[in-house]
Amino acid sequence: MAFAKSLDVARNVDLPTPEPDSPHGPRRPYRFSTLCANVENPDHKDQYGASSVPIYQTATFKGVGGEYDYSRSGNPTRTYLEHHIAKISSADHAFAVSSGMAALDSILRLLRPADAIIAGDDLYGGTNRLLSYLQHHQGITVYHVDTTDPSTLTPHLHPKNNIAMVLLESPTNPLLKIVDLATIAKDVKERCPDAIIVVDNTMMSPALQRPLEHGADIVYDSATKYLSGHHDLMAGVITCNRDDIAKKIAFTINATGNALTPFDSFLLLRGTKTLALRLTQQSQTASLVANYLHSLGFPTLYPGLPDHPNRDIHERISSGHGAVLSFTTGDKDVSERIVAGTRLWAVSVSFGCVNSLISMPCAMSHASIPAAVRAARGLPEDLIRLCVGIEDSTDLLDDLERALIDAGAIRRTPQGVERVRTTIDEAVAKLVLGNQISQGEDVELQPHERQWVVSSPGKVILFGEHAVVYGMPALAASVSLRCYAIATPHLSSRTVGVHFIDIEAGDKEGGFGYEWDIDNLPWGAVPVASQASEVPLDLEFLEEISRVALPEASGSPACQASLAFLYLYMVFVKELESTARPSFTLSVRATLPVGAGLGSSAAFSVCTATALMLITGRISLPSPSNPGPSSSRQQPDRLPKSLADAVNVYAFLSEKILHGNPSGVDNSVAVYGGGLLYTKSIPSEGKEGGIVSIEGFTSHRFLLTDTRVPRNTKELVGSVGKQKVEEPERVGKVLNDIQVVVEKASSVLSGSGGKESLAALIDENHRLLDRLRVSHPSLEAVRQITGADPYNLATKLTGAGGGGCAVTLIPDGFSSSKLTSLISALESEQFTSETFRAYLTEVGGLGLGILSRHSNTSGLPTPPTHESPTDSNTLDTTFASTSKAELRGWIEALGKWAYV
Ligand SMILES: Nc1ncnc2c1ncn2[C@@H]1O[C@H](COP(=O)(O)OP(=O)(O)O)[C@@H](O)[C@H]1O
Ligand SMILES: C[C@@](O)(CCOP(=O)(O)O)CC(=O)O
Repeated sequence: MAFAKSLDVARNVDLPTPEPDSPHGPRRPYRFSTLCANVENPDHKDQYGASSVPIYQTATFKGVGGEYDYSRSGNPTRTYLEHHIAKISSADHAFAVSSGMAALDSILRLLRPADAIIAGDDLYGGTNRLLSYLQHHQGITVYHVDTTDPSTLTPHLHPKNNIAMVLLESPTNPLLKIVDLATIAKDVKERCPDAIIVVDNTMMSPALQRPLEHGADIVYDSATKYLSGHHDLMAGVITCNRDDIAKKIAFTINATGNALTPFDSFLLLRGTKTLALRLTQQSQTASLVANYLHSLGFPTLYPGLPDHPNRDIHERISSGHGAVLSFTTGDKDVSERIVAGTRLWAVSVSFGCVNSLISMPCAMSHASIPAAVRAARGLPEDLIRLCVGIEDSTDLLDDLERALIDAGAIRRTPQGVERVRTTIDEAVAKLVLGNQISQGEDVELQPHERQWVVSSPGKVILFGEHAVVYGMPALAASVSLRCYAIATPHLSSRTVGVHFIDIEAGDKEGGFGYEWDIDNLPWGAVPVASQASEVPLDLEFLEEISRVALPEASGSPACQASLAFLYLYMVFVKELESTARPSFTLSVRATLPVGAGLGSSAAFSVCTATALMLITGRISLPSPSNPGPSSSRQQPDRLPKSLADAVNVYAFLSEKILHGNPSGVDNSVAVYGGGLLYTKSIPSEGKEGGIVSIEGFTSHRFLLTDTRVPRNTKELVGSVGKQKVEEPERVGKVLNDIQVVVEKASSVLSGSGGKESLAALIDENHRLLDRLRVSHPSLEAVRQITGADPYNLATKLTGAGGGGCAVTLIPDGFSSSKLTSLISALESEQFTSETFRAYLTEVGGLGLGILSRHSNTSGLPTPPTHESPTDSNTLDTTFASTSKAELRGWIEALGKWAYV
């Protein structure tokens, strides 16, 4: 009756000491291998005392109200297994399901729409695929970060981000990167206490790592691997200590019907009995193999090697180094020959089996990813993964050595064997242990595989807004406030997305993010390409995008900007094969106030058009200038006029989407920078336009006051158009008078005579705009404050009016103390819940800019190292989290910029 006796006392966590205690002192708790070998369950007795748990191969159970009724909901063989898994995992609850992915699926069903999840950037491909699905179909946001650095999670751990789950894996596969599960769990619990920490423990199994002991809330394993150990079944297990979570998971498993079958439960239970034995042997041999390869000089990734990155962390959270290792040879052909040359090591996917396996991730599991992208992700082409089994270690080493010799990777010498060093330096450069490939200078990336960083200035119209729409000249200059964008390629998904960080979606803070399946966009409606210097806007196509891609389009700023983005993207890539259409996310930020009359839409349009044209290869950077003597190194590289002209055509098209009937002055300033006299061409009226550069602006100081009163350029331009139709004479006269003001100001500023004072012209221009009914009480308030004693300054609205910004000329000699007091007077005024905000801006600065050399490399930034669409790499994450005040400094310091 020993069996029944131990049943009485067995607990979930440990197989307890049999009673009574030995008279010589209490027994110590059983060790792991003992726990594995003994399958007990206090709550279930076998009627015949069977030593091996029977397979209850039945779908139904007779009777009503019994413990079991239907095997989907519960089956005795599975109950035994679950109890056993809980015991060896130090868990209160365990569940067995049909595969590792089924386990993750059951866990992810804890999420609700609008929740967010943080995951690693080097996850198992199947995990990525499922997360990507949730992102596109269930409204879940996924942030991918480099989990090997716990600080990369911090910017996301903010209550406003709705972080509901953090998904970790350590070591990663096949690069064996170590993640500090304990530190991350602690950080997450401090900052987002409700977030659930989930760990995929497949690489280690409970034999070597029990993450519930390090702060994880849920752990899952693909039991197909070490837990079963024989590659004869598929299964997944989930363990946790929290009753609330266990209840929900039990519900999901029953509701979805993915519980493990009785027969597979039996096989898995049988496999787990030898788990400790197998892993001990497998890890020992893995260590021998890793040391053998390492000693020959092959760059080798194995947490047990002394120089493995974060080895100390791994040793803190686990009790062994595992049985998977990877190494490179420096030559893909050599690696292929090695893999083909082994006999004992079978070429196969998966791991954890009693038999040893060998594979080349780049030729097998990751073959679908372009070579250059794989390299940039730190997956060297010549990487070989070894999954060590239980065979005799001498046989395994012998087989490997023979394959290495036959492949030409090593040769025999009188002393033994030595590595054939062909391209060792290259190999070392390619593989940075545990990290990414060194910034990939030898990797020729295609434009759509690169990360592009661009920027463009806002503008201030000094004279001539609104009139410029009807073919009169306007005087405008760039301002130092800018829009910035980063286009980050997706490595394996078929989506394109936007992340507008500084504009809000409805009342949801934290920006607007959206992704579209490339294949679901309305490709049939894309208009035929236009070669004209001004591309017409196809309203039907615009409507079709809106209908298909933004069905809930509210006309919000974010929806409008998304429309402009998609319109340009589709026009640019329509001609490409559908699989060649680039997949990426465009993240946008602005130090410019949006919708305040300083041309944020134009700066956005220029950034978007430039990024898209770079990605699609429509424009390219000129070859970098030679560093040359140190003085010339300080100068930014210049972008050619042909590039600027090409961008301006499509920036204007985007402006038409955002703006309705733009004159083109805003996007021209945002492209060319400086100060200019701009005239729109109106072919139907035979009016030829043009852009003349004016330097005079730069010597003046201007104060911009944002009244924070929201307004809409499209509506304001439309309202002037309406007045012009209804009252052609009155409006025609005002527009002509504006033209006269502009001409006078132009001759003053270009130094070609003109006696008028700029201040008087500013006042005059404002009065004329007021007659077009585009002023606003908030703008009149700015005029009143700036025009009163002791300031006596001239101010006019700038841009479309109706709120937004006013511009004040600050004459030479205006004291800084007066300026300070003026700014504080303005900033204590308010029309909305927000007070006015004043910016003393430099005008006439640089136009469109493209980051041409990253400071870490001689080339452009490399693409991210992750697979998923909205995943951000470090650059993207910092871009999103840097404060507005620091954004300009941070982004300009990224490397060398080229400007128009
Ligand atoms: N940083 C940005 N991110 C996304 N969209 C932007 C950004 N800046 C401007 N936009 C787009 O431009 C519109 C503002 O255009 P508009 O009303 O003309 O204002 P502005 O006078 O600043 O150009 C926004 O509603 C949005 O659609
Ligand atoms: C009113 C107008 O002259 C300028 C509009 O500038 P903003 O969108 O308000 O920055 C219209 C235009 O030129 O397109």
